[in-house]
Amino acid sequence: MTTTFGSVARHGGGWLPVIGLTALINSATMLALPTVLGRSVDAIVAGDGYGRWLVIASALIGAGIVCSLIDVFAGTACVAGTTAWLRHRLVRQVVRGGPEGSREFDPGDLVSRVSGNATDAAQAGPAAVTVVAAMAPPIGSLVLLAVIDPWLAAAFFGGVVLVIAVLFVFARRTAEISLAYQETQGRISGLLTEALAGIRTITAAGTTAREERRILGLLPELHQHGLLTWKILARSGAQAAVVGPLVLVAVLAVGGLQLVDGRITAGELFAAAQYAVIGAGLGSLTGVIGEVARARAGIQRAAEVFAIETVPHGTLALPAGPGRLTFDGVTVATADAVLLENIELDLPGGATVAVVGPSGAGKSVLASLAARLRDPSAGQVLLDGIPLPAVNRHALRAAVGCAFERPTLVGTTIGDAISHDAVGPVRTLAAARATHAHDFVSRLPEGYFTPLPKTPMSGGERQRLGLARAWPANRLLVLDDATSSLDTATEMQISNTLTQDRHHRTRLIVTHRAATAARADLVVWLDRGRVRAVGPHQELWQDASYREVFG
Ligand SMILES: Nc1ncnc2c1ncn2[C@@H]1O[C@H](COP(=O)(O)OP(=O)(O)OP(=O)(O)O)[C@@H](O)[C@H]1O
Repeated sequence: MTTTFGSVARHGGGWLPVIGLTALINSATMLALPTVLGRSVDAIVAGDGYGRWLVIASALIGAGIVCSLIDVFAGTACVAGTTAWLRHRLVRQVVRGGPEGSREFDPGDLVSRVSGNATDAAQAGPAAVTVVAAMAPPIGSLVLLAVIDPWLAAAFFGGVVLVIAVLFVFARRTAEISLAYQETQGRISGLLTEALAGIRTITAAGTTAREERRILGLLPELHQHGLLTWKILARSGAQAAVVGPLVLVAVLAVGGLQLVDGRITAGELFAAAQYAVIGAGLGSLTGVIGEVARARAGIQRAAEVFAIETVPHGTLALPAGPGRLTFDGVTVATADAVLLENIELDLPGGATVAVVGPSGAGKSVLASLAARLRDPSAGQVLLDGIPLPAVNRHALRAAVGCAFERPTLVGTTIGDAISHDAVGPVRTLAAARATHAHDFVSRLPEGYFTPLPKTPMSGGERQRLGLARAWPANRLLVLDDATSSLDTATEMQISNTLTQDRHHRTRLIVTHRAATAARADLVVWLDRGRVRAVGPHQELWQDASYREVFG
């Protein structure tokens, strides 16, 4: 579904008719009131009973107040519901886009789109309904003035056209500035998120002041956008404020002449003046038009997120197999570079395969293909003969586990961070033991129930949890430098566990350590995006260039 102003506005669903109805009733009472008050004036002048007109006027005023209250409630509920709906969809789109989908976005900017901008976007429905409903009183005034006297309607019409022109220009300019404002806000969030992620480096480098200037350097730009918004608002407000009294004066002047000529009564002149005021009141719509503009900007920024392509998954289950991993003519290219070129590999199931090569050779890219964290630009990656995109998501994630050099731990507790929906506590505990995570977790006061934010961890401890999370995979383990921060003894123990893996899974291990490569059954030596050689470590070691890879 494409995300447009209409589709977001319509999502207001059940509340929109309520908002529209209350706005219309409000308009109707606003239109009826001058006539009723005019009749009261005529009744008073004629000495007739004016009591019933006053009762009707009171009822109209009461109905207007009730409608306004309902409108406020319905508007709030509608915006809250639409915001929640938008945020659900935005978060789902970002998460389902995988690591590649959101690469173009700055994380902080994405957060500002999902948080603040979604609320702006959610105003679309109520704001649009309010603007449309607000057209009813001036149109009604025009018709009722024409009923009283066509000349009154003509005087009124000229003024209202001017007010509408002012509002139109205001709406266009405000839409542009709202978008620029939201974009600058997003960039500030992006810079702040970046700084928080690198706060250790910034503090260590003593560049805190420079960082502060870098983040806050965008504030003047934000200030300019804000200032421009207020200037346009003030200018349009002033123009509307000038036109408003002119409409009133024009209608009163024409009405006065018509009264003198006896074409209208005093009550009708009174009503005409009230209608002129209602028409001129169009100028006060700037607030809600500003909301429409902000909603449009928020929707445009949401639509960019909805354009992220989600990673499609097939429907196949994996047939029984040893975990044979095949790269068939795989190339990965970005707009500027070829990261992997025509990779042909057929890795036997159950083997430990080390991937080595100099920095930037493409080892992590190869690992991410094996774990299906990205898809190749050409060729395919197969597990036991099935292309990874054809496998259903559940089967893929049960079969393939991936651990990284700097794992991100998510969840409330340590236990959450390493558990999976499909894996019970017994297997999770076994994984924690196998990866030596259990050693340090059991020393924590609350063990696996320790809240993550309260658990300061070393790089090695974090890596052990990352390994534990990946461990239960039943066919292929991809470890991308995932043991680089472990002390030598622990690395050796985990390496031995991996080598003697009793589940006989295929293990693809990206490493910079010669000892890890030496323990593997097979080594894939990558260089500048190509496979330079495949073979046992001892054989490759004869080549001086291979030895150089390990310094
Ligand atoms: N999504 C991407 N877009 C553009 N370039 C990328 C992307 N992912 C990786 N690269 C580039 O591809 C090259 C290989 O990166 P990769 O992380 O696979 O290297 P590596 O062999 O794992 O290096 P290291 O040992 O330093 O971790 C690098 O030049 C990297 O900048």
